Amino acid sequence: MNNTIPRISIKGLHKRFDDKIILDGADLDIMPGQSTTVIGMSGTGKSVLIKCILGLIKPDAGEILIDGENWLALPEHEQLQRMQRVGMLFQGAALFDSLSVWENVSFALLRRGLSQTKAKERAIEVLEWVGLHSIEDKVPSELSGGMAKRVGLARTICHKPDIVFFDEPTTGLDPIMSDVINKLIVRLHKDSGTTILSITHDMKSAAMISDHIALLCHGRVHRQIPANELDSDQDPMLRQFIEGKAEGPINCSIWGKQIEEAIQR
Ligand SMILES: Nc1ncnc2c1ncn2[C@@H]1O[C@H](COP(=O)(O)OP(=O)(O)OP(=O)(O)O)[C@@H](O)[C@H]1O
Repeated sequence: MNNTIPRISIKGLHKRFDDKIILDGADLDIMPGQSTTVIGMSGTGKSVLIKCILGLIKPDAGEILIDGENWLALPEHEQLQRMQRVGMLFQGAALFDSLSVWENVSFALLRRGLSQTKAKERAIEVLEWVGLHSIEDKVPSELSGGMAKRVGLARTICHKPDIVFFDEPTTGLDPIMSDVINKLIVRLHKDSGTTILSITHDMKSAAMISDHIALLCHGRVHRQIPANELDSDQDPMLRQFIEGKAEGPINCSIWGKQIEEAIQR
């Protein structure tokens, strides 16, 4: 594979819902083996961005290239084949209640026709990787939030994807469990060189799991920097977001009103 071609390249992505512009020409390149986290205010379109890449939302304009290839322009069976390279951990883990833990974890492998015995063996192996032992025959309702998140992570990586998306991987978890999840993501990245695109508000998590940070603001990637420059970068929008200030160049509106104006009333 040519390492000068981005693994994921987003060019001029536009998406609006009715008259609400969400993405307004977003560009983002992620090189093979990079772990990039997209940060940005609530409602700026971080999830929409990931859903566009996954083909769950159709952008109005723009291109999404994976290794230089526009997957979404391929015939459906080729798209499905390419998607086998991808893993996705949704915010709420999104486990199937009616399936056992191991069936959830090896869902993609079972769908590809792997035998039940081999799929269960692989599920147990990955569950152990995330620190969960002897829970393969349980059902999701028997799991705590932290366990469910780790089962979700096991499912995300069970089929050995080389591109993984994390949507708010630590949301709803206590600080210790957040640290466990962050460390597992770091281990995944280091051990397997997986290309990772995460979205989060959790700056501690972003600094820990990524080597690059991209700030999505006003429909575009306003700034993309190495994660180790987060503290020193002086971009006013980035500083405002990191320091969590309502006042500043980021146009923070609540129901169409500027936050400052809304607070003063
Ligand atoms: N299918 C949809 N139909 C209409 N509007 C949508 C749809 N999906 C997302 N939106 C709108 O797009 C905007 C961006 O949503 P998105 O979920 O991407 O934000 P986000 O940056 O991920 O926010 P958060 O950090 O709170 O999860 C929101 O205003 C949302 O209501």
